[in-house]
Amino acid sequence: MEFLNGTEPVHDLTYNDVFMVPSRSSVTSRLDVDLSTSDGTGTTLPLVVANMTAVAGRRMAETVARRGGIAVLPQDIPLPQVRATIGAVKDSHPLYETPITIEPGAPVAQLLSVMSKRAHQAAVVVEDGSPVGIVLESDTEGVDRFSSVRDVMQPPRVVLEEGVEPRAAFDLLEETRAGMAPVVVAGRLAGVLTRTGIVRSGIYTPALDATGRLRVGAAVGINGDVAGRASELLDAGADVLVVDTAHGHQDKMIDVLPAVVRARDEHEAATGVRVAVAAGNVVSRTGTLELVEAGADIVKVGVGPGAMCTTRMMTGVGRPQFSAVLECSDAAREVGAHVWADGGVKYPRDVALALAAGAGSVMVGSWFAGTLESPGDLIRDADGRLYKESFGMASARAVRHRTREMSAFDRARAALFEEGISSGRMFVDPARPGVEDLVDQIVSGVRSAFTYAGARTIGEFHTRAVVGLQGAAGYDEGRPRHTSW
Ligand SMILES: NC(=O)C1=CN([C@@H]2O[C@H](COP(=O)(O)OP(=O)(O)OC[C@H]3O[C@@H](n4cnc5c(N)ncnc54)[C@H](OP(=O)(O)O)[C@@H]3O)[C@@H](O)[C@H]2O)C=CC1
Ligand SMILES: Nc1nc2c(ncn2[C@@H]2O[C@H](COP(=O)(O)O)[C@@H](O)[C@H]2O)c(=O)[nH]1
Ligand SMILES: [K+]
Repeated sequence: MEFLNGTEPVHDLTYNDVFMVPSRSSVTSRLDVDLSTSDGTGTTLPLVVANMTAVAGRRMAETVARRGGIAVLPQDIPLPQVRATIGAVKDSHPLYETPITIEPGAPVAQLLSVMSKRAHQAAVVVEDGSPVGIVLESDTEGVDRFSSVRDVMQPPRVVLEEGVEPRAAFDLLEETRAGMAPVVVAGRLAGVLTRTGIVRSGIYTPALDATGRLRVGAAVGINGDVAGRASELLDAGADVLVVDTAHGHQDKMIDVLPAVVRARDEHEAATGVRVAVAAGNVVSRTGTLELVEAGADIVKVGVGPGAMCTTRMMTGVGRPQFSAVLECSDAAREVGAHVWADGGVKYPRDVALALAAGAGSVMVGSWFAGTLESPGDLIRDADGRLYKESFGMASARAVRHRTREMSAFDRARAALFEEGISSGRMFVDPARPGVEDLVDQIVSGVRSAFTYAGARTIGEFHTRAVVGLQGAAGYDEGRPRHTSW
């Protein structure tokens, strides 16, 4: 990346402080851009879902991996639950969406409680493993909640066989005006396909492990038996390990990281599978180099930009994220490592700018909390807008949860240090309720940014991006105006 006309910034920069100028391009189509990463995570999109309890659960992990990204399960989740979640992600179909299923005899009330969990917002009625009906959200309107699903379901208009040619499946759905179709293997339900899902499967490549199953990562903190938990996570099938703490450039991190790397190496020796280790968070060149020296393959960068994060207001500590990513990526590149730009991403442009600054991937938290696939419940506010709650991993709420096994005294002491908000509202965009809708938006923005820079790959984008500096008026000029002024 170079600054426009050789400008030297005199202060550190946020994403809003910068813009990119187009360069002559030989990339003639946005579809010629390849967004695969080279950080060892096996992702085909540079998107990582942040290890936050309100964001990264089973549905999020599976849905994002199917399109080429990866989610990191939070460190606060008990191991048996992490195992179950990784297992569920690995068991889900790499191509077909996981349906909401219900038995014909179940009450409609039960169906309504799960209907909003998936973006296709329809359920497959299953009897003895086979799809016998479909219920759309509209079928349940005005229906007695105690009536049974059997009374509201319709027979599936189309049932597809596994391996069906995508274009043929699309045409069948189009002809029959079916919103979605169950896909079966020997008559048993394997997943569902929607028209949008079919189009997506032609554009995206799932992030798959060596055995063809969807990838998912898991995080570990720096306290307790860190190497032990890391081994358990590897054993459970985690495809990337994230050693995560607020202040990543501290002795405890430098002490535990080599033990995690040893656990990873032992796992590699036993299985032949090498799992990348990410560690953070830092925002300086030295922090980056020292984490890489301690064994990190990937350094997670960002202190204070997160939407749920109050660190900068509480402590004055942090660093504007564009500059942090730029400096840390330069340092990481010198030693053959990679950076994840973590936090503060609110628009597709921020992802593009993080990649321009040199990030290998970009971590997104709160923005994805406001989707149907995040773990929280859908809530309606007084104006009828749907939202989900998000909260910071250093908020009182998360600390209470993380310290649940400590003594009352230690819990009270831990509760003093609060650096995150406990109840953010992330509104679900009615036009883009699913995380895949946001991924579509991000990826189309990023592909377009690459062609403006004349880059076909993330590596080329790092080299070719030309970045200029702007003030608040420059940023404001770029915003759309939805009403007259
Ligand atoms: N990217 C960011 O800006 C931030 C991210 N977070 C996220 O919150 C989650 C919880 O992280 P964390 O609070 O580190 O909790 P952890 O449970 O991981 O523990 C942090 C450890 O580091 C010690 N420590 C020393 N200095 C600090 C410091 N300034 N802030 C926090 N801990 C410190 C703590 O000791 P002691 O408690 O005795 O001080 C404790 O042993 C993580 O997911 C993290 O990524 C949190 C804050 C900032
Ligand atoms: N200072 C804090 N930072 C936090 C907290 N919880 C999460 N985080 C960081 O934010 C990113 C995600 O950023 P977002 O803007 O996409 O939401 C996450 O990966 C953490 O690094 C917190 O409580 N305090
Ligand atoms: K913030």
